[in-house]
Amino acid sequence: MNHPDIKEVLYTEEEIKKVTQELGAVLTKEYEGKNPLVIGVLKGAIMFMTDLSRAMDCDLELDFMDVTSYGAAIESSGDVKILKDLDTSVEDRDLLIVEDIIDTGRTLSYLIDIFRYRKAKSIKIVTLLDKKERRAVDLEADYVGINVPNEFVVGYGLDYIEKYRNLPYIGVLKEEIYQ
Ligand SMILES: O=P(O)(O)OC[C@H]1O[C@H](OP(=O)(O)OP(=O)(O)O)[C@H](O)[C@@H]1O
Ligand code: HPA
Ligand SMILES: [Mg+2]
Repeated sequence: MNHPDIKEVLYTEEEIKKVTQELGAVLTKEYEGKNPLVIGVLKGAIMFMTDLSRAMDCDLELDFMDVTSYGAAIESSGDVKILKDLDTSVEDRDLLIVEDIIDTGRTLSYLIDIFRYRKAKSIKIVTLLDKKERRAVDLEADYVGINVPNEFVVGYGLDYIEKYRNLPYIGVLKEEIYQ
């Protein structure tokens, strides 16, 4: 049974799994022998990060950064804040940033500036979902799982006011929930 607040399921658990395995295979080839630092952007990326890293058959290290720009809104404020920084130095490391979704692009553009300043060797982005229509800054992911339509989606890590992250599928929320 789908959650009663969900209007429509866009991607099932099986579809997400397939896309993740495909990305994992590509990234295994890309990062073989490089011991990348795989950086999950909390909290949205948690589900994708744990599944994607297990689909990467090469040595790697995991770290997390917690940033937020949305608060309780469905629109990015553009004011990105670091709530938790990395434990690891990025200097001279190959970085793979893992995101659940790119929307305006502001969160990642902020992170990339920080990692460049901290002298990372290389920086690449993998995102499960890309909502290209909403881009407000010039930012492209290196690896995209699924291009999503311009709708507010939840599930598989994605929330609305911290809810729905645990849904195993990705769906569109009924308008009456956030209006
Ligand atoms: O491209 P943008 O417009 O910056 O939006 C994308 C970001 O917004 C969401 O995170 P959020 O800040 O809501 O925090 P969360 O990951 O804890 O849900 C999402 O997980 C991305 O990190
Ligand atoms: O569509 C979305 N859903 C949940 N969180 C988000 N953060 C940016 N876009 C979204
Ligand atoms: Mg996030």
